[in-house]
Amino acid sequence: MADKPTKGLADVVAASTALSDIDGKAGRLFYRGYDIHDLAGRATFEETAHLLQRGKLPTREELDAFGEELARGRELGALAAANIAEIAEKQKPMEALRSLVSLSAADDPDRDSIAPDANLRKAARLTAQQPLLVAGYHAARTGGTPPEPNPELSIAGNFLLQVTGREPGAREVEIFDTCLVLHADHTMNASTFAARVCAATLSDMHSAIVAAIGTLKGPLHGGANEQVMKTLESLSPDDVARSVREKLAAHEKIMGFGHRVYKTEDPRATHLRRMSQELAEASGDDTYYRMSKEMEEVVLEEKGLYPNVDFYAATVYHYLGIPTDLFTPVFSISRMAGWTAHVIEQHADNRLIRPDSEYIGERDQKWKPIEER
Ligand SMILES: CC(=O)SCCNC(=O)CCNC(=O)[C@H](O)C(C)(C)COP(=O)(O)OP(=O)(O)OC[C@H]1O[C@@H](n2cnc3c(N)ncnc32)[C@H](O)[C@@H]1OP(=O)(O)O
Ligand SMILES: O=C([O-])CC(=O)C(=O)O
Repeated sequence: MADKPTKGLADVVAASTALSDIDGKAGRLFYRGYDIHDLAGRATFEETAHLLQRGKLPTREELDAFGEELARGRELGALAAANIAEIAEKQKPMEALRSLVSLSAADDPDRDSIAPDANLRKAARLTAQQPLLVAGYHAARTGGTPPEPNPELSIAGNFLLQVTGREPGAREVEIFDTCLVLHADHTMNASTFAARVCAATLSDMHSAIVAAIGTLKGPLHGGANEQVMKTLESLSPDDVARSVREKLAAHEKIMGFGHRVYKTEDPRATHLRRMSQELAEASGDDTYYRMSKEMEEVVLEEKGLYPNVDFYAATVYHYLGIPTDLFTPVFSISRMAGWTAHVIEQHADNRLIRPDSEYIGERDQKWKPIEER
């Protein structure tokens, strides 16, 4: 008979990875040994994707070559392009991305291979395509096409350009780029685990990413950032503390708080809080930032819970002019770097992921023909 399961697999070590590492007690996060505090605001998202997918921070030459590869990958596959308008009409953003990534596989020249070189090329193409899919979806639902990407701009800059329709300021690009870096990887989080389970059957990278997108979508994971903004919008600025206490007393979860691994401040939240404050002050209306600070104080006091990565990301994206229902799609743009790196890692040293279960159903049931049931 199997042992008792650990609910939610808490504290179960499900894989070995050289990609990221967390010290939940100290509130530290590392990508391939680099402290997130050293990367945030210094490494670009492109450098971070190279670090995760290709194993090292790139030299200038390697970064230029990687940038060219990303630029070549920045196009929608024919099947995705042909269907994006109808998908935008019928599906919500994360559902649409799940469909569009699946359709993109049809036009990927490496779709039938999981060989290491094919996986590297697909990882770069998926990373380049994801912002285009989100911006293309957003434009399609408003009846247009996004502005042409500017070859001088980074992934972060082009995404802001394509979604807001205006040339972003240099500091806005820096801040958004830092957001992408902060969200790029996070050990065995639910969506990454889903991707690895899929990849471990020797299925292909696009299938694993579709599994990851479906998993990120839920409000207990990536979907929380959209819910944070909706909570802020639903509260009266003068009544935050009372409303939050009331929700907690009613055993409601406050989105953007709590974490399976961090038992102290999430190091990513430190950067996001700072950037939220900066953008709030620059906008001339810091209401949502002040409300967030008040929520943070109340939830810590009442429940001992800290904000997670989704909490201040919400106001940062809001101040950057990103529509609220694109917050979780933005998370997917960033996490694509990590998901694809995990698929590469899983395929490189694979064993089927197939845990056991504890049977809790009926036993010794006697068969009855349908007329007698
Ligand atoms: C990118 C990311 O995925 S970050 C996480 C994003 N998700 C959210 O922000 C959703 C809100 N947070 C949560 O639901 C949880 O804290 C999770 C899912 C992140 C972690 O879940 P778990 O480790 O399974 O903790 P679990 O949900 O069992 O919570 C433990 C206790 O803390 C409480 N709790 C946890 N988070 C919250 C919260 N945000 N608000 C209120 N209470 C909470 C639970 O109600 C539970 O209380 P109980 O023991 O009295 O029943
Ligand atoms: O690690 C987790 O469980 C969730 C998380 O913070 C992330 O995916 O970034």
